[in-house]
Amino acid sequence: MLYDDVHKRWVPAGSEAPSISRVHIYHHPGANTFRVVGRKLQADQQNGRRLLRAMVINCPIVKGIKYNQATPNFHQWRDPKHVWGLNFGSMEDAALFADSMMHALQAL
Ligand SMILES: CC(=O)N[C@@H](Cc1ccccc1Cl)C(=O)N1CCC[C@]12C=C[C@@H]1CC[C@@H](C(=O)N3CC[C@@H]4C=C[C@H]5CC[C@H](C(=O)O)N5C(=O)[C@H]43)N1C2=O
Repeated sequence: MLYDDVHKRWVPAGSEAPSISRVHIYHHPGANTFRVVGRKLQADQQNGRRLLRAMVINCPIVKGIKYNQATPNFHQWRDPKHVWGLNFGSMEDAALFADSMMHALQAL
């Protein structure tokens, strides 16, 4: 989710329709960079043929950001332009993701 600062509310990232997405943290070993990448689980029909699993988040993990675990299954962080929020399907998923995020932040 992205925080809409104008209307003071969270909106689904990547599209107007809320969707279940799978979110990964990718590490680029060469550059030692990390990114949060999420794609919708449900493929969208595009002109009846190709199936797209739209990207809902593609955000570099910047050294020194504060990863805020606002609740056991809602975590959030700021980048220069956005405030990102992840509403996890389970507390276990949230803990796993947080673990990877903290690992990435320590490795930067
Ligand atoms: C100082 C600051 O930026 N603080 C941030 C949190 C934060 C702290 C530290 C590092 C990074 C971050 Cl993003 C902050 O408080 N923010 C960022 C924009 C929105 C918010 C500012 C005010 C509101 C108050 C309530 C809280 C919030 O939005 N929450 C708390 C957890 C809750 C969980 C789920 C989401 C989903 C829908 C529901 C809602 O918006 O109705 N909601 C919320 O209400 C979320 N808020 C925030 O998270």
